Amino acid sequence: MSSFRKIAVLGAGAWGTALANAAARAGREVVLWEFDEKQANALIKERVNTLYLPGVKLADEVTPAADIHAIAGCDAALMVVPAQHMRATAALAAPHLKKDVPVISCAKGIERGSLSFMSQILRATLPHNPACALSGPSFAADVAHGLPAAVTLAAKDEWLAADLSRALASPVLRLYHSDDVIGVEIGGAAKNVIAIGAGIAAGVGLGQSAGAAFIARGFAELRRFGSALGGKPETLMGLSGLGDLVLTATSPQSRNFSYGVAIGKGASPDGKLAEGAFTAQALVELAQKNHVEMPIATAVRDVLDGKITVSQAIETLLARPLTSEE
Ligand SMILES: NC(=O)C1=CN([C@@H]2O[C@H](COP(=O)(O)OP(=O)(O)OC[C@H]3O[C@@H](n4cnc5c(N)ncnc54)[C@H](O)[C@@H]3O)[C@@H](O)[C@H]2O)C=CC1
Ligand SMILES: O=C(CO)COP(=O)(O)O
Repeated sequence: MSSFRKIAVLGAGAWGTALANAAARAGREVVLWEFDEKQANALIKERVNTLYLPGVKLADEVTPAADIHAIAGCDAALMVVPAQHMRATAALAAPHLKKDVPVISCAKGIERGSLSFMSQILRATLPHNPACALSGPSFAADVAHGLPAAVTLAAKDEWLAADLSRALASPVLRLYHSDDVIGVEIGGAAKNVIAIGAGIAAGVGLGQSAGAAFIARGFAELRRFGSALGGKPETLMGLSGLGDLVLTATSPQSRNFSYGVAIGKGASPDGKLAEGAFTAQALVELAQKNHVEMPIATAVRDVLDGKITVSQAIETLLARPLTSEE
């Protein structure tokens, strides 16, 4: 019998809704809290997330809620709000979480200003709750439709990561456990920025050879950054690093990739959440602070900030001195 009977999911966007159903599929009782009251009430009434994950019914074991008190008594909490709202959401949850209840960030990003990863925000806001991270190649729609996926769940205490992984796994969702929380988070945050760049390259029509070069060189940046910040090489080479970069930087289903495609085509992005657009500045600042060279991420940041045009970004990247491949 798992000790994680009741799971709270905070954030009923696409990923929170998919994870709530996944936890139900794993045999858990789930409370799905949503910040937007109108949206929460629609979920309570209709039991379908028409706005963020249309066509997917909530599992019977999932109870949607507008009131944060509903998370009381949970045995673990999945934090599935956009990265820039993680701190406020954790603060809202704090009075309702018992000591030692693990809190698992499922968001992919770095907080602007503080340059904090999600686990650092959770540790600062919920110091008595172990901060964990869940990340990997997993489109919400795929997971919600029961297509197979594999992700990594990390906690400083690997026994806890293994227990949580077992509690959330099902025949179609494999969770690998790890003790490398920062390594897992780095992959999720950095790949979104690189994926926007890959989307821009695709939108401009640079071709598939350039697309592959972009992923390989983007991954070199991700690994350099990851190892400077203490991520383990096997994590960066794994699901949450290479795995998620390949998925996000090649698929039109990705919001970050599509955001880049729109920019590359000179069109306006569709307004869906593209976490990389919020994280680019923080990623580049953190890289500079740690003396890590990230030319692709920097070019993406500069294009998003309007400092340079897409053509100038391409010219600058192609004109870099020829070096060894590392
Ligand atoms: N959609 C996907 O396939 C996946 C998403 N993720 C990550 O999960 C996180 C959430 O993304 P999605 O669920 O896709 O987002 P979404 O765009 O589907 O939904 C956004 C959610 O954020 C909530 N929200 C908006 N403003 C808020 C605020 N001020 N405070 C608290 N909540 C607020 C909305 O009410 C909604 O629940 C992101 O970091 C994303 O990178 C990770 C893996 C897969
Ligand atoms: O993180 C994701 C897949 O692993 C989702 O990617 P997007 O946010 O770019 O859609």
